[in-house]
Amino acid sequence: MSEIIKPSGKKALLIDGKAASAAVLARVAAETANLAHKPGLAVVLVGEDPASQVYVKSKGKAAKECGFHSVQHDLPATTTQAQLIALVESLNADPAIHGILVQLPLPKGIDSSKVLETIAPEKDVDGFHPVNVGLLSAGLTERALVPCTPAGAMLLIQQAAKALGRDISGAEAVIVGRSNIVGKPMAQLLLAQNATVTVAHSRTKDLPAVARRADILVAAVGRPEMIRGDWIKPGALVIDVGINRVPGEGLNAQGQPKTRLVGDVALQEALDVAGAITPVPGGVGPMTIALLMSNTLQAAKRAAL
Ligand SMILES: Nc1nc(=O)c2c([nH]1)NC[C@@H]1CN(c3ccc(C(=O)N[C@@H](CCC(=O)O)C(=O)O)cc3)C=[N+]21
Repeated sequence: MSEIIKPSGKKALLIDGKAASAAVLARVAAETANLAHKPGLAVVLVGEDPASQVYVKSKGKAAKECGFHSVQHDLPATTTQAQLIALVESLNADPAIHGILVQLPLPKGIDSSKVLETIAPEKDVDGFHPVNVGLLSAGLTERALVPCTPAGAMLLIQQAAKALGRDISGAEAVIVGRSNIVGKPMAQLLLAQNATVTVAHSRTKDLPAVARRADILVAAVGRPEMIRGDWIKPGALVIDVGINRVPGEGLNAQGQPKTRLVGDVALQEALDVAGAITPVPGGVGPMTIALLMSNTLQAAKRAAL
């Protein structure tokens, strides 16, 4: 599995999330080929956010590559909460659908938590339903569906720790960010592997000093390059969950200013200090999509029992 760990030309090793994601997708496709009934994934997109359209397209592509039954529902930005809930209820009742993902963010005026709570917990492949949140925090991961981004980040941590000859058990893990989507479930997953877990956030006093304690540092704040090289303990395993689009140099083919993706970690500085780090792009992002397929397969297998 250590073909996912690559030299960077600097001190740190690079963790190749694209290679790790390809391995997960290959396993999901191989298992799917042996099933009597195809796993079915429904992705619901409300409105026309261009970034969301890109993500939803790559989810549909991955689902087809895994041999899934894949459907996409595109609803106008004017969709009401009641209409969206009615669609979710029809997908809950559809036996060909095992996974339902409602792409976030939803347009203003729609209460996301109301919508997410309508999804049948056993079809909640995002792992955002309170039942799945509860199962994860109770350590009942055999029955839970675990949120895709932290689950993918955890796989990268396990594979990188193994390649570096490090133990997760007993390690100091610091997560910067306390969102329901990444920070909190990431804390549960690291705790389940016996790490000593700190969840730091915008009100944390002396954040750089807290980050510097970390053997495993997970950045999930959504602020471009906030975490500098001198926030990182030498040799630390650094997982960058941030995906921030910032202005780049020059113009694209359409004459628009170019943009580029950066993480929450200043990568070039981190490469001189860390033991291993996930790049952006090509790190945690591709794992999110792979774990969505893995969750859908799991939901389909449980439905067939
Ligand atoms: N209900 C819901 N579930 C989600 O899982 C969800 C969501 N809503 N809303 C938006 C975020 C974002 N997200 C990403 C998935 C893949 C990449 C990904 O593959 N990124 C590539 C680059 C992609 C690019 O070039 O833009 C990379 O990091 O290498 C990024 C972000 C899932 N999300």
